[in-house]
Amino acid sequence: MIRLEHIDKRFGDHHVLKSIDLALAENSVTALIGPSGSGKSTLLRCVNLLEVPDAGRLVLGSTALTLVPGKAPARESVQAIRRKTGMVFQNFQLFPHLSVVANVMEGLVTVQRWDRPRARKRALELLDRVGIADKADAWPTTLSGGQQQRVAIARALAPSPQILLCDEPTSALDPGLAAEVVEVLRSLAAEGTTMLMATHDLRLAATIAREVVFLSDGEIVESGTPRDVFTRPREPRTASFVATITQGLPEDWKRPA
Ligand SMILES: Nc1ncnc2c1ncn2[C@@H]1O[C@H](COP(=O)(O)OP(=O)(O)OP(=O)(O)O)[C@@H](O)[C@H]1O
Repeated sequence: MIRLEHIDKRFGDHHVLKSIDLALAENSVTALIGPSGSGKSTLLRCVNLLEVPDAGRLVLGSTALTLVPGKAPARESVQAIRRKTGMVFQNFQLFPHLSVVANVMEGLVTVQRWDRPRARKRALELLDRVGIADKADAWPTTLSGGQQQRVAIARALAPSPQILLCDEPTSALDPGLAAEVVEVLRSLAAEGTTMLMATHDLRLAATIAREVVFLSDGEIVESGTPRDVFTRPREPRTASFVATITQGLPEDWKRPA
């Protein structure tokens, strides 16, 4: 069970997340959509505590953490939450001084204290899983963006997280390379990987998400299946947002003009 309860976050006077409540279906994908600046990245970063919410409660399986205003969470609680999450960033964020396989092994060796042969075996399995085992000993900078993002996905999955957080995983890629990454994410979704994904790519959301959550100005305006949110939005704010970005949706999903 993964739940966010009353998650609140301000940056100075800017109230970026306003009491967000979200229950994530396990073994399925939830896509966060919304205008630029609506708080999607901040919400993802609150789940793994890259940003510490000012208040609210996070529940990731057996680990629950209540955030108390003005009080930093205990280090052990932060580590417990982080161990249950993996994150994929828009710009891959691979370690440039490490080979591809060493990037995937890094967390297993330094955080989980696995011995190197065991970590390498796991890393090679994951590189194979994302279709890039032949690049194991290459340097990240010699890879295409799509290949780098696949390495980043393998790295995020290495510690077997309960949830994969994806922050605009395809938006730095041109369409051909984005399609490679979509395919990997689609097959992970089909295998039951639980994901929370911020994306401007409605086609990606429509392809792999079971639920779409529309965020506007730090609030959840509405949520539902991709088809419902994209073709039958209930709220005017959702309707006007969706109308601006229907490109990429299946033809029969587009709202009549
Ligand atoms: N570390 C920070 N310090 C101050 N303000 C921040 C910080 N991080 C985000 N913000 C602000 O919080 C708001 C929400 O940002 P966020 O990146 O979460 O939005 P988003 O919906 O992901 O946007 P985009 O679609 O453009 O990525 C924005 O106004 C942003 O400028």
